[in-house]
Order: sequence, then C-alpha cells, then structure tokens
Amino acid sequence: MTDRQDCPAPIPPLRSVDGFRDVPIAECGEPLRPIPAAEKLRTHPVYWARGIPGAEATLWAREGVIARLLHAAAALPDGIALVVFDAWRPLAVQQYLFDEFAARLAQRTGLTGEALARAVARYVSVPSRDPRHPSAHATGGAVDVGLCTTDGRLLHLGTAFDAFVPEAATRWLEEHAQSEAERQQRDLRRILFHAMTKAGFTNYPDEWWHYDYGNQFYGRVRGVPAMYGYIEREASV
Ligand SMILES: C[C@@H](N)C(=O)N[C@H](C)C(=O)O
Ligand SMILES: [Zn+2]
Repeated sequence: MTDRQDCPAPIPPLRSVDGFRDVPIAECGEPLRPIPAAEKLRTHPVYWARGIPGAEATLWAREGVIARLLHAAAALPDGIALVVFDAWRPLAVQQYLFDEFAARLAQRTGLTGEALARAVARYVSVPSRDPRHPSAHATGGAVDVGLCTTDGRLLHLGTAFDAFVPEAATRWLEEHAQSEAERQQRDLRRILFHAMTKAGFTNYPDEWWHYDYGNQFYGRVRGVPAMYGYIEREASV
C-alpha cells in the first residue's frame, strides 16, 4: 500500500439524523435490484444466516444504491473488498430485530415504554411502513457494510456487526484507539468511511456499518428531500 493508504484521513465530526422524520419524501420510483457479487463487492446476508423469519439470501437495494456500492468497492485498496451484510429489509425482519434488542435492553436496564423504545431506536429503527417516515432499510436506500479481504476473510473494525454499544460509533476509535490493533481498526473504519462517502453515501454516526443514500437519514444529513420512500420487494420483480 502507498503511504496515503497506510494513513487514511481521520473521520470528521458527523451530522446526526435527529429530525429525519420531517424530511419530505418525493418518491422517484427507482426499483429494487439484487446486489451483484463481484471481485470487490461481496454479500454476507447475516439475518438470513441467523434464520430470522422473512430474511432472504439475496440482498436487494435501489438501483442507485447498487451503482454507488460498486463505486465504493472499486475505490478500496488492493486486497480489500466491500461486504454487504444487509440492505433492503422486510418489515418482519425490522420488527424481529427491534423486539429482540428491546427484550435484551429491558432486561439489562429495566427501561420500559417510551424510554425503552427511544433507547432501542438509537440502534434499530422503529419498524414503520408509514409513507411519511418509513424505517431506513425499508426504503432500499440503507446498507450495512464492512470490509473483507479479496480472499474472503472478514476484517475486524473494532466491534462485531450489530454490537449495539458506544464503541460501535463510527468515530469512537478516532478518540479512543490506544493499542496498535485499535489503530488498525480505526484505519479500516476510515477506509470504509471515505470509500462510502466519496461514492455518495452518508453514515449513521452510532454505527460504523450503516450507510444511506436517497432516504430520509440521507436527506437529513445532506439537507435535501428524500427520493426513496417505503418500498415492497414485490413491486420490483
Ligand atoms: C439493526 C442495524 N443493523 C441497523 O440497520 N440499524 C439502523 C439504525 C436501522 O435499523 O435503521
Ligand atoms: Zn443499517
């Protein structure tokens, strides 16, 4: 690798998505398509592998999202590929993830009701098919991604995928990396962040793996209307 790749630029302070529900949506009608496998773009459908009801082995996203994933993948250093863990998400899967984390968090913290729902929603969006504020992944505009080697070994970016902990915040290692291993994980987060944002995505600040294009999270961060609203996969086949 070149010097520049050895020391990627820090991840800058990130804009929150708070208030995303107020972002207007002008649906553009772009269909969902299967995310293709390529040398630098892999899929690893985690929720299907976990046997979550409704999850599929094929990952789907809006056409514009797939074009940008291919762009991001092509920008990665030699030997590193982009791996997609999840993309368009059926509501049944969103509900499963929400309920599962709510049960865990309730047990750990004793939270209930609105306070519990708010704490859960920091890491798992409220399941919603409401056309004014659908769950991010239900729009086909959100993707959960990581990095692997081109021979298929998943790379560790400081926490496991879907570890709903403060350390999963995208910039956590910018402030907290101490060991050489943590500095390497920080650099991998930087590589992922710069490849994705240069390709046009925005990041969700509490999760190093979650990126958006065209939906309300994206609209909130960029200050533009959203063009991807709620979509059913059947509408696209
Ligand atoms: C559940 C996690 N992988 C994720 O995608 N979180 C975001 C915030 C979401 O559910 O929209
Ligand atoms: Zn996500």
